[in-house]
Amino acid sequence: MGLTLTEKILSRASGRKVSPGDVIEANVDLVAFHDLTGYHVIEVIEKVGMKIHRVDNLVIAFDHLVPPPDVRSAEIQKSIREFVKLHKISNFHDGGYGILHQVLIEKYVLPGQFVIAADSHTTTSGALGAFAQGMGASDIAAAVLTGKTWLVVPQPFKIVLDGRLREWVTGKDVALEILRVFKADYFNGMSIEVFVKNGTDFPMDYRATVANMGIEMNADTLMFVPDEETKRFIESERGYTPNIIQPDNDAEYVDEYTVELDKVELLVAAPHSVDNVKSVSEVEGIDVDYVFIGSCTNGRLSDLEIAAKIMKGKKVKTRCIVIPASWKIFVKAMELGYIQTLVEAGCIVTYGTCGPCIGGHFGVTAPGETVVATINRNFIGRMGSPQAKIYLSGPSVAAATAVLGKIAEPGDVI
Ligand SMILES: CC(C)[C@H](C(=O)O)[C@@H](O)C(=O)O
Ligand code: SF4
Repeated sequence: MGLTLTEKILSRASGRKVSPGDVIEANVDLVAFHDLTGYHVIEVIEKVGMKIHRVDNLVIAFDHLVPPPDVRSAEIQKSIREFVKLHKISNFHDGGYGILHQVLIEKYVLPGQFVIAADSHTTTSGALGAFAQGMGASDIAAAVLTGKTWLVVPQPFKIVLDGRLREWVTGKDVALEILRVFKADYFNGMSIEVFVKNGTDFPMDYRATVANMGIEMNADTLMFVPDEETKRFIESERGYTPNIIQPDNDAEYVDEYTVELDKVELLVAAPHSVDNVKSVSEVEGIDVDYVFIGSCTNGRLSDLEIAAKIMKGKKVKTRCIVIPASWKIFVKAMELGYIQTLVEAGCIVTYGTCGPCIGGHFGVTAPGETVVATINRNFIGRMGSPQAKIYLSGPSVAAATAVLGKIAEPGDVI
């Protein structure tokens, strides 16, 4: 019997052949944290007092508290900077460089790696075919000190993406479609391996969105089987061609499901849960106060391109904040004129912060407000007030909504 991608990666990382259900100890290829959880990671490291196992596979990026909204946040960042200096950590990205998950896929992660980070959306790196799992701060501290962690090998589930998406429908709609069908807790204890039938029909930006939302499906990880698109992305971002690893043809999965891409509609997750999925036509016309386009879910170049296409020559009727997920994306979007279009349409544009996604700062919601956001979570209080209502959508619905002031489809605007 052949091996799944999950089994291949975890067998290599643990140095023995593993099977689903095994409790294993494995060597991590990359370990990462950000400012908010980093504070706790460092606290544990300092308490234990051991030396860092390897600085070259440790990545730190500031994103949650960027720019620091209060003295406590500034202090947290200051203490992490001192830690970085003390341990001579070179893979450190201070505020403004990008959201950790975006930085990881732009610069560090490779297909087949075992990656852990102190943030639940670490699954984003599964876009490149890495087994990437979020863990708590103490587990991450232990991995920083020993180079190892432990985990239960998840049950592998196969999802096939077949066909081609309709106009304006993107990776976010595919993630929501999977949540519509399976609901938010189905994949508990599983790893999802996604096979794209025709790789070019499902580009890396879309893969990153779906992998990002793997944790919202409650999967341990969600990986796209590496293919030509994976190679293309790494070549264009980093200038070299990676080796890719794929599951065997006769690998066994607990189950399998095919998403017919041409049947996927424009979807939203209505308040207050990610699996309360509705087609946009069911909620069209609801008045909206505020639109947020950004985050590690949908702050990529293709998201900004779609928003700019829809907003070109128009003015937004809602408040609208746009946050590209990294400096690199911001610069590309500037060169391509997207930032100018969005600013002229009346959006506030900044970069490199989680900001409103977690209701921390930079655009929190007031009681009674209705929000459309391209983020991954809409539970009560996520973006500020517990009395706000959050609809999750892809970039085209968010942009059309900002222009019309009510939930809309791109076709209503263009
Ligand atoms: C703050 C952090 C622990 C959290 C996570 O792990 O996901 C955050 O990034 C989020 O999106 O809710
Ligand atoms: S952008 Fe949002 S989902 Fe992503 S890491 Fe930041 S807070 Fe979490």
